[in-house]
Amino acid sequence: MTHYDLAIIGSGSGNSIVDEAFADRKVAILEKGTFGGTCLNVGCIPTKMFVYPADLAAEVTHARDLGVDLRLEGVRWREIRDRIFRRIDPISVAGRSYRADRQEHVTLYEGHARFTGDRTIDTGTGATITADQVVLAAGSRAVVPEIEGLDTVEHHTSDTIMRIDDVPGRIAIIGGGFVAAEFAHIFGSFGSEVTLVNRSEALLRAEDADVSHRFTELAQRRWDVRLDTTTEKVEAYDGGIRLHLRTDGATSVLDVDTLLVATGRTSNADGLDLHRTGVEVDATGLVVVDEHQRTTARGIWALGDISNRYQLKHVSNQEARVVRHNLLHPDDLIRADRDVVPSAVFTSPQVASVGITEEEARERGVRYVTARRAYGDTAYGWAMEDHASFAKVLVDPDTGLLLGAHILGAQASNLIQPLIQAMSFGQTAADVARGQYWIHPALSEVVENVLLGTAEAAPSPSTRG
Ligand SMILES: Cc1cc2nc3c(=O)[nH]c(=O)nc-3n(C[C@H](O)[C@H](O)[C@H](O)COP(=O)(O)OP(=O)(O)OC[C@H]3O[C@@H](n4cnc5c(N)ncnc54)[C@H](O)[C@@H]3O)c2cc1C
Ligand SMILES: NC(=O)c1ccc[n+]([C@@H]2O[C@H](COP(=O)([O-])OP(=O)(O)OC[C@H]3O[C@@H](n4cnc5c(N)ncnc54)[C@H](O)[C@@H]3O)[C@@H](O)[C@H]2O)c1
Repeated sequence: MTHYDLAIIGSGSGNSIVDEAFADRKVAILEKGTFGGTCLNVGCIPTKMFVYPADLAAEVTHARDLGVDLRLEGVRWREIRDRIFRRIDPISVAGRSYRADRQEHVTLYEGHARFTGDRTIDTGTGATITADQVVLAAGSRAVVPEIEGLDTVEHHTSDTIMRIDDVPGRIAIIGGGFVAAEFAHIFGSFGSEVTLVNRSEALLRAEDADVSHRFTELAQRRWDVRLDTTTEKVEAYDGGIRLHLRTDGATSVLDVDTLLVATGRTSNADGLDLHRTGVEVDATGLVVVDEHQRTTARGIWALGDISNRYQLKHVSNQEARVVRHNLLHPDDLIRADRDVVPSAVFTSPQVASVGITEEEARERGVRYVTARRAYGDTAYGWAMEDHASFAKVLVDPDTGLLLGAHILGAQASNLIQPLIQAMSFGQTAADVARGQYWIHPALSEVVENVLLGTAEAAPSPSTRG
C-alpha cells in the first residue's frame, strides 16, 4: 500500500492546492471524471462562453427599439460549440498531463475514490493508498428528480446540454434557478422556443423578492414561463418529448425536442464512504468543516461544493487557498471568510447580489433602511432606454454599513463590485457614495444614486426610491 504525504480527492479547485511549495511532498490526486472539474469543463467557463454570443444575439431586439435595425442572420451553433470546447478541452488535457506525466512527486489515480479506513482510500484503480493529510474536494453533481418516464427519454443536465449538435427548436427547462436562467437566455437568444417549468411562483427565488419578481416578469416576456407547475410524467412522443404538467390542479401537455433538467446540485460526499474515516456529514449532505476547513476527522480537510452551500467557484477557490495555507502552516491556521459572499447569474438581464435580502432582514429582525434606483434614472441608463433594471441596497441605520446589495440589469456582475468591496472592508454607504468620484455619465452612477438614496430613507419598514 503506497503512503502519501497528501491525497486530494477531486481535480477541480483541489488541483490548485499543489504548487511549488509542495515540491518536497509526495502527493496523490484522485479523479474519477474529466480532469479539471466542473467549472472548467461543464460549468462557469463554457456557460459564459455561450452566454457572451447569446448576449450579442439578444441585442438585435433591443437595438431595434433604439433605431438601429440589425438582423440576426444565423447562429452557427456547431461552430460556437466547437470553438468553445476546442479551447477548453486542451486545458483539461494539459492539466492532466502536467500532473500525470511531468511531476515526479505527484501521482494521478483515475478512478472513483472511496475510504476503506482511517485516511485509507481505495482509489478505484486497483490500488489502495494511505495519506497523512487528505483533502476532500469532490464537488457536487446535478440532481435529477424522480419524474415518471424520465429514464425512458433523452434528457440533459448542464453536464451534457452544451455538447448537443443543434440549437433545439423547442426546449423545456425544468427548474428556475441559476442554471435554468442562464440556459434559457442562451437557447432563447439563439432561436429556440424556450419553456421554463418552474415549481414555485417565481424564478430565481433565492434572490431579493424585488429582483426575483422583476426577473420573472421580464422572463415571461421572452419565454413561455409556467409557474407553480410540476412535471408529472414525461414520455417519448412524435420524435420528441411530451411533458405532462400540472398547474394549480389543471393538467396540460407540452411537446418539445429537448429537455434540460436544472433542479439543483448535491454534494458528492455520499460517494466517498466517509463513515469509514470519521468524517461527519450534515443533514443536507455537506461535509462538516470548521472555519479552517478542517473536517471532524484528524488530518482530513474539505473545500468547495462538497462542504459549502454556496456552490460558487470563487468560494471554492478561496477555500482552496485556505486549505493550501493551512497544510503548509499547521501552526498558523487561517480562516475561510464567509461573511460577504457575492454571486451573479449570467442571464438576461444579469442579476448580482451580496449580503442579505430584504426578506432575510425582516425575518431576522435586523433594522435597515433600503433604497432602490432605476437604471433609467441615470444618464447612461436613460441613453439605453432601460425601463426595467434597478439597484437596491439595504443599510444599517445605526452604523451606515451596507447589509446587502441587489442589482438586476446590464453589467450587474461588474456594477456590484464596489458594494462588495464596501461590505468587505467596512466602508459606510455615505463614504462610498461621497468619498470618491463616480465617472459621469457612466452606468455606475446607479450605484452612487442608490447609496445616496439610503440617506433619505426612513428605517425599516422599507422606503422605496
Ligand atoms: C452549469 C454551471 C455553471 C456554473 N457557473 C458558475 C459561475 O458562473 N460562477 C461561479 O462562481 N460558479 C459557477 N458554477 C459553480 C462552480 O462550477 C462550482 O461551484 C465549482 O466548480 C465547484 O468546485 P469544486 O472544486 O468544489 O468541485 P468540482 O470542480 O466539481 O471538482 C470535483 C471533482 O471531483 C471529482 N470526484 C467526485 N467524486 C469523486 C470520487 N469519489 N473519486 C474521485 N473523484 C471524484 C469530480 O469528477 C470532479 O472532477 C457553475 C456550475 C454549473 C454546473
Ligand atoms: N452564475 C453562477 O454563479 C452559476 C451558474 C450556474 C450554476 N451555479 C451553481 O450551480 C448550482 C446549481 O444550479 P441550479 O440552477 O441547478 O440550482 P438552483 O438551486 O439555483 O435552482 C434549482 C431550481 O430547481 C427547482 N427544483 C428543485 N427541485 C425540483 C424538483 N424536484 N422539481 C422541479 N423543480 C425543482 C428549484 O425550485 C429551483 O428553481 C447553483 O446553486 C449555483 O450556485 C452558479
